[in-house]
Amino acid sequence: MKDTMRACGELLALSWRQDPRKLTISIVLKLGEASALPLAASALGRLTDAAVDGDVGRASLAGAVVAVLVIAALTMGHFAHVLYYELGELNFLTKDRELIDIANASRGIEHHERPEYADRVQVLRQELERVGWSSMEALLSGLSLAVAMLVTGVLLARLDPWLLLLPLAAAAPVVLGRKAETGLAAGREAAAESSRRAWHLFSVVCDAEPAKELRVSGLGAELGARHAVLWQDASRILRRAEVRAALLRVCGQLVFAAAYVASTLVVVRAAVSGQRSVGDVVLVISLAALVNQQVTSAVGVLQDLQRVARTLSDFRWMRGLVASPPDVPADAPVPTRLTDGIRLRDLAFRYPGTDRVVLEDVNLDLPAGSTVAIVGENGAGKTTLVKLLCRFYEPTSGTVEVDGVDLRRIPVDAWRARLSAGFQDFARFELVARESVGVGDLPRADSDEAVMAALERAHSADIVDRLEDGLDTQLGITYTDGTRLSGGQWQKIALGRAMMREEPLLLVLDEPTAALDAEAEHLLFEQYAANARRVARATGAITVLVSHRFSTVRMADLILVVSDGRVQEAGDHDALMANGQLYAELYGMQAAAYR
Ligand SMILES: Nc1ncnc2c1ncn2[C@@H]1O[C@H](COP(=O)(O)OP(=O)(O)OP(=O)(O)O)[C@@H](O)[C@H]1O
Repeated sequence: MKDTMRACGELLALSWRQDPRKLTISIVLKLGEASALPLAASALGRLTDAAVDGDVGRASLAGAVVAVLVIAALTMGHFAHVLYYELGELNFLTKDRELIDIANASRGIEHHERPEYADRVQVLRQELERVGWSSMEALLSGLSLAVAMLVTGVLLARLDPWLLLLPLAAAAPVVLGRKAETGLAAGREAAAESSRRAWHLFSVVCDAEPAKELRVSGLGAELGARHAVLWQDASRILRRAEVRAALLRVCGQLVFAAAYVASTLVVVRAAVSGQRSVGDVVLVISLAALVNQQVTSAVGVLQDLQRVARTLSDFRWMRGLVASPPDVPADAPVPTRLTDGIRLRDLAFRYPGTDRVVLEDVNLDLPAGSTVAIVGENGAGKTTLVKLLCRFYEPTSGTVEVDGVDLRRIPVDAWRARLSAGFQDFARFELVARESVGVGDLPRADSDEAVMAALERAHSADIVDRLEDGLDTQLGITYTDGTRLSGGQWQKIALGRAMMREEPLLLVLDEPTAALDAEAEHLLFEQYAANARRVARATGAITVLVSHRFSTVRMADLILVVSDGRVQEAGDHDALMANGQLYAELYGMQAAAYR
């Protein structure tokens, strides 16, 4: 209940910030709507008594009051709806934006890769719309129901205090309804993983990108079958929760129904013995029907508010998760240029929430101005090393030092502003070509000159000639007039983006050239290395490149061979060949394959 009250307060405050005038008018209209029906029931009682007494004047007046109150009850809610609908949509927009901010607010990317975060985001995305106008409806209906129940209670108590047991019996469906909703929420959470995995399979089967592989491998039917199993799992869990919830709700309603029948009998008996008027009987029958309606609405409204409360508390959970305070104060400036370089000391790493040590015992010097290549088998830990350098994760133990300063002491945004990076799982920003490249350096995102220079450095300028409207071409098929790019063309755009910053301290290329042929990759890296040397002269920048192509790797000043989470060998090509160990073996195998 505390969470629900808190959610109501949060919604009211949010709506007040959007538009206090609209909120106030909506509340007044809803309260008017809420009190109108019980008051109309009272006027109806008086009308009946006047009619029985044959008093035309009193009956006409009571009739007019009934008419006005019924009209108010039927219309005021609609006027209120127009206002709170808008408020609700604004609230939804604000929360939607907040979710985007939360998703981007963390220092690293661990929250994107953690399953429990993915599950909550899945539920939150489905539930987010509840924060819109329907939550405002629930909130204002809750307020107006409270007032309506109060007015109804006073009218009942004036007739017979025992009749107050009627609204009290309403507690049963409310309590059991809450229990039902808690069970449903637990069911939704339990089903979240299966439905998330089912959604993933659904998009694999339906998206354009995997279509070719699916056709060739004939995997479509198998994925379809797995998708069905996962949905069945999720549906079974949800069905069980729904049945349990329905039983609880029925029990609650039965308790109330018994109280309803009893209270009607009490007043009818009093009327038969002459203690009550006919108007009182009409009043009680009208009020009892009203109480029943109020209770049913209250249960529904409470359930809606509980769901809103859960959504808002998920927001808080996520905000807390991404905003955990740094372990070390960020009190050191990012250097303007590197003089010593980057040093990794006794570094070990385990992905949060997992037990497997992915990197251990890593002690490395990456000298300022050098080009470093990382090689190793799949899953050896190359990308993980790069993620630590970009500070997407903090080391589990040990440190990364930049010119002797612990990287954690440098404000993360300042460090990222001095990085340039291209990744194997690069993003495909469906913007116009200029922006899709330019966002690699936001302040210069609209500059044709900067974008073309970056594409030149990425050996990718030819892509612009092939685009119908040059840099103004809309990329991607989300837009009807968008251009569909090939995998290699998207990669060129991503490489251009990675080259946008002119004076980074760290340039990272983590296999962003997998879609290019070996010759194109070689040419790219020659050009890239030339640029890296130019940048290195200006800023002492370090270039880190992950590649499986040894013809490219051999150009590096320092080659790191990662295997089983450790840096097994380090040195330049000649030294490692002379060593005659893993590097020499892998190089020999690849060279033989090309002969
Ligand atoms: N977010 C994550 N959570 C848990 N484990 C992860 C995560 N990302 C990677 N791993 C695991 O860490 C290990 C190293 O992964 P990493 O991506 O660093 O390998 P890699 O050397 O770059 O491989 P490849 O050459 O295939 O890209 C792998 O066993 C992988 O399963």
